Amino acid sequence: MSEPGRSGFVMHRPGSPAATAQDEPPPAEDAELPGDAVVDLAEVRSRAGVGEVLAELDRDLVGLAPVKRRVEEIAALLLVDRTRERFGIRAARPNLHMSFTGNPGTGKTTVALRMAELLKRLGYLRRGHLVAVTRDDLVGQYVGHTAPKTAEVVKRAMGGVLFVDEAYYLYRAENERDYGQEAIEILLQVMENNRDDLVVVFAGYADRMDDFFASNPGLSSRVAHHLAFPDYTVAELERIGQLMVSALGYELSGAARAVFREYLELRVRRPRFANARSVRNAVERARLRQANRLVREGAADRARLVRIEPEDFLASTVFADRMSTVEGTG
Ligand SMILES: Nc1ncnc2c1ncn2[C@@H]1O[C@H](COP(=O)(O)OP(=O)(O)OP(=O)(O)O)[C@@H](O)[C@H]1O
Repeated sequence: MSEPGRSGFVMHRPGSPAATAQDEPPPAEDAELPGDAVVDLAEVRSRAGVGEVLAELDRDLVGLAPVKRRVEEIAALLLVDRTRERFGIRAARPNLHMSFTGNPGTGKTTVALRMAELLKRLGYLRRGHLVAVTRDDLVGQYVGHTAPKTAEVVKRAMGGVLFVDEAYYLYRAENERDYGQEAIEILLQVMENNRDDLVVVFAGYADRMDDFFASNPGLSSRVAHHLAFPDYTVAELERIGQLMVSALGYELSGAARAVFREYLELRVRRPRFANARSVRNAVERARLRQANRLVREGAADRARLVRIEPEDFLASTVFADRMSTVEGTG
C-alpha cells in the first residue's frame, strides 16, 4: 500500500498499518520524512514526469544510446538527491554544469533542450528554458562591452540552461588581451555562485573542447558531466530522415527510400557533412523539388501531395555529379 504525498513522494512505513488520505494528511513540501519512511522512487519518478521526458527522448531521437544513458543517470542522481533532502540529509546540490561534445548536427542542442525540461520537472530549474549563444553574444569588441553583454545573457538564462555553442572560440590563446577571457571569468563566477538557478552547457567539437578545457582548468573543474555525441551511422541517418519526413506529413516511395539511402552513403563522405542537420537540409530540398514537380505537372491528389519520389532527391544530372554541388549546402 502506498500513499502519494503532495510532493510526489510515496511513503511506506514498514510495520505500520497503511495510512489513508483521510487519517493522515500528506506531508508538506518541506516536511521532513521520518527516518523509517520508505520512498517509492518509481512513483516519485513518474509523478515528476521524468519517465515521460526520457521516453520522448528515446522515441524522438534516433540512436544516441550512450547519451540517453547518461541523461537517465543524471535523472537518477537528482531523484535520489531530492529524496535524501526529504529525509533531512543536507548536502551541496549536485553540480550540473555539462559539456556536450560532438560534430555538428549530432543532436547536442536538441538534447540540451530536453535536459532543460527534465531539470525543470525535477525541480532543479525554475523555468527550464534554453538560451543558446556563441562567442559573439557574450564578447564585445571594445573595452567595457563584454561584461554587460555577458551579464545580459546570463540574466536571460537564469532559471534555465545556458548553452554555449563552439565554446572554444571564447578563448583565444594567441591573444592574451582577448575580451573572451573576461566572459570566461564572469561565467566562472556565475557557475559557482548561481548553481541553484543556472546550468551551463559548453558544446563543440570534441578535440577543440579538450584543448579549451586544458587551457581553462577553472572551467573544466566546474563541469561535472561530459556527454559525447557520436556521428550517426547511415542506417541511423536514414531513420532520422524517415522521422523528419513523416513529421512533415510526407512519405517516401519505395524507390525514393533506396535513392535516399544511396544519397546518404555518398553524402557522409563529402566535406561539410553535418549529420542530422544535413539530413534535414536534404529533406527540405526534396520537399522543394517535390512542390515544383507537382506544380509543373499541374494536378495533384492527396497521395501525390504527400509522396516524395526519387527525382525529388535527384537533380537533373547523374547522382555522382550532383554530389559535388551538394558540397557547402549542408
Ligand atoms: N538522433 C536524432 N534523431 C532525430 N533527429 C535528430 C537527431 N539528432 C539531431 N536531430 C535533428 O537534427 C537537427 C540538428 O540537431 P541539433 O541542432 O540538435 O544538433 P547540434 O549537434 O546541436 O548541431 P550544431 O552543433 O550544428 O548546432 C535538428 O533538427 C534535430 O531535431
